[in-house]
Amino acid sequence: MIRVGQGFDVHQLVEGRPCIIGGVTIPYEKGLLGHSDADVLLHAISDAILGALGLGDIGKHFPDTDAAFKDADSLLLLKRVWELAKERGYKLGNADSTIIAQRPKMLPYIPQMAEIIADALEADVSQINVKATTTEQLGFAGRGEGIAAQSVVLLVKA
Ligand SMILES: Nc1ccn([C@@H]2O[C@H](COP(=O)(O)O)[C@@H](O)[C@H]2O)c(=O)n1
Ligand SMILES: C[C@@]1(CO)OP(=O)(O)OP(=O)(O)OC[C@H]1O
Repeated sequence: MIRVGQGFDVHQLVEGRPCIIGGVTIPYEKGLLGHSDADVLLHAISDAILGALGLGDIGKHFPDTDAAFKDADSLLLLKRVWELAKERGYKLGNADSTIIAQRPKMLPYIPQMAEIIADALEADVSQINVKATTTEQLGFAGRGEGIAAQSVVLLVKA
């Protein structure tokens, strides 16, 4: 059995917050605002896995009204989502994601992101692909007001 899921997330860029994307803290003058650490890429991947499982989204599992998730490490949330997949007998086929950001430059950090994501999903790094694109200065991402991420995940049950 195979199941596919997709995820999409957006967080606002503000001063005074760390810029954590794909589990990597990227040196930048602004960071992402959220109830948790606002790791937009890990949220998109979490939502893609939950979508493939037919289990809703991360807001349902980890409500932003719950103080337990204030400043939560999104890597821990992703690992909890992955437990739900494992409990149902799934392994990762592959995960492909795109970060949509005018700045900062993601390319230097992508290998580290892929290692972190592969570790969380108990997969080989070859099963994880992370890309980045600007929006050619168009829209909220292009104006540097926020960063988006989208992800597609394939789950496989033997
Ligand atoms: N925040 C970003 C955006 C893009 N990249 C890399 O640059 C390439 C060109 O981007 P375009 O939007 O002009 O197509 C893109 O393919 C990425 O490799 C990046 O590192 N960080
Ligand atoms: C992750 C959660 C939970 O702390 O909060 P945020 O960091 O605000 O992220 P969002 O992508 O809006 O969705 C899910 C939330 O419930």
